[in-house]
Amino acid sequence: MADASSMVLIRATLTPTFSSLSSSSSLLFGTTHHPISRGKFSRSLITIRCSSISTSNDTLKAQEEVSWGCDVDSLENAASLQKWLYQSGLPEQRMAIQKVDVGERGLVALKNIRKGEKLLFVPPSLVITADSEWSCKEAGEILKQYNVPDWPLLATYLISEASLASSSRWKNYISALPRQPYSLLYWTQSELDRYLEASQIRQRAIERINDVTGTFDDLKLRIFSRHSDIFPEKVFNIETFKWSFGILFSRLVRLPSMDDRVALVPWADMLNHSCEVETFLDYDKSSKGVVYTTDRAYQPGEQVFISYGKKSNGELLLSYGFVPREGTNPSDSVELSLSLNKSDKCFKEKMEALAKYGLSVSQCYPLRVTGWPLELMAYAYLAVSPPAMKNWFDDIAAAASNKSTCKKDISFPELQEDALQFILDNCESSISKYSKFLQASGSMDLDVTNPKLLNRKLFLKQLAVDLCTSEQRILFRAQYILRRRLQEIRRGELKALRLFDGFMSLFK
Ligand SMILES: C[S@@+](CC[C@H](N)C(=O)[O-])C[C@H]1O[C@@H](n2cnc3c(N)ncnc32)[C@H](O)[C@@H]1O
Repeated sequence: MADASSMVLIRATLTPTFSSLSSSSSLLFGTTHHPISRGKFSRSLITIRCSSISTSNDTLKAQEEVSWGCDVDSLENAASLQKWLYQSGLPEQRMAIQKVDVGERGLVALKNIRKGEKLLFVPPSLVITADSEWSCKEAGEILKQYNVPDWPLLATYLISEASLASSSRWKNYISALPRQPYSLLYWTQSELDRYLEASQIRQRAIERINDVTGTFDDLKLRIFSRHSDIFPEKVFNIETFKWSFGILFSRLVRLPSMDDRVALVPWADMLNHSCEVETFLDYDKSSKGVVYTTDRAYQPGEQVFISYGKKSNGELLLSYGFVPREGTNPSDSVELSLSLNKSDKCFKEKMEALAKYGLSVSQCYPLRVTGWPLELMAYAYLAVSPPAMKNWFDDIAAAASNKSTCKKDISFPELQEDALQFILDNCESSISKYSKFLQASGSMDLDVTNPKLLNRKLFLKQLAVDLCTSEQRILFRAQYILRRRLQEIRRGELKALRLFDGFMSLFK
């Protein structure tokens, strides 16, 4: 799926970094949080003044059936979606929506599917993009006047269409969407603090919630409050925006052959993710439809998978609300936080050098099962470099930044031991945070008696335990490699020292 930046149920990545309406600081630095409980998330029926929509009794009645999605495993709504898609031009499929073991509902092969076969062929008329026609034309025109970027525009579009129920041509699609997408957007601040304390994903989730809240606040201030007849607060509010952004984060895709446009592709968005496949969606100019080409064969009855991009378990949890089975994600990584020592004699100079390249005193770098980036090593060199190396601070800080023009493979053999020890110390302090959480998780939540609340807590806790176990596993591996490397360096130094002593004794 599409990252907020390249939310790509598809090519690459679903890492939302949607562009906001303005550069307002609220988008990045908002501090308020909005506790959202599952129970609270109900929407009332509203009639929007919209002259392009008939408001006959029939329509009003239909609005009473307004559907903001369904239970995540509802097959009934999925069947209506499938029927409507066929009636609207989706060609005969080799897959059907069914209950599945991985992902609750998914697409299952009806016939043998070969490796390299093209599937889906969703026509552009069934794809939602920023250019899709609005059922409430006035709403669409107003957003266009304000040049609202794609992500907030699509979020508003979904809410507008959902609120118009049967009057929207997307009714069947919207009815089959999850009423509450699995997403960290629905975790309260206290749940994030309690379950994700050890993981940097907690901070990413807070930033994302603040981005969504800030974007909604901007839209409200600049547009909705000025056109409240078209965008009534009962419909266009932070709760409905959490829903629509949750849908976008988990379903929006970027289509490389459609000028990289972001799109919701009904039907295709019923495909679940597997870390073992690499295929993604794209627009196929020859068949004029959204397709994807399988990279393995499927037997009838097998679930067909797609790749949501090479994402870590934390990123998958953040956008899609699931954590793959332990050890199955070759793209998994954990963010390691490194900081300059405040008592460093050159703290100020180092901080200034980092700031020049857009870095701060504390930086996070990804540790992968396969190793760590050169930038992390450069940051470690900077953290341990002595005052005598002042003239190098700038170059080292540049190498620690992600600017591709900067030289990365700097090496200071005389600092290597200290730099590796610095990374090891940080790994070990992170490992102990995970151990603390994982040990405590066994007895957590046993005091909750409300069954619904207990279910929710157990579910979130299990996700957090799965995430923390996989992140800690990568840290353990890094710890092992670092310890061995340090032993080798120290043994080598000892050997050199012994050789030197032996050499000196020749002269005695
Ligand atoms: C694009 S939708 C896929 C269709 C979805 N299963 C449905 O019924 O609407 C993405 C959502 O599917 C679920 N999902 C996808 N891949 C999964 C996986 N490997 N394991 C668990 N859940 C998965 C997650 O809830 C995710 O947010």
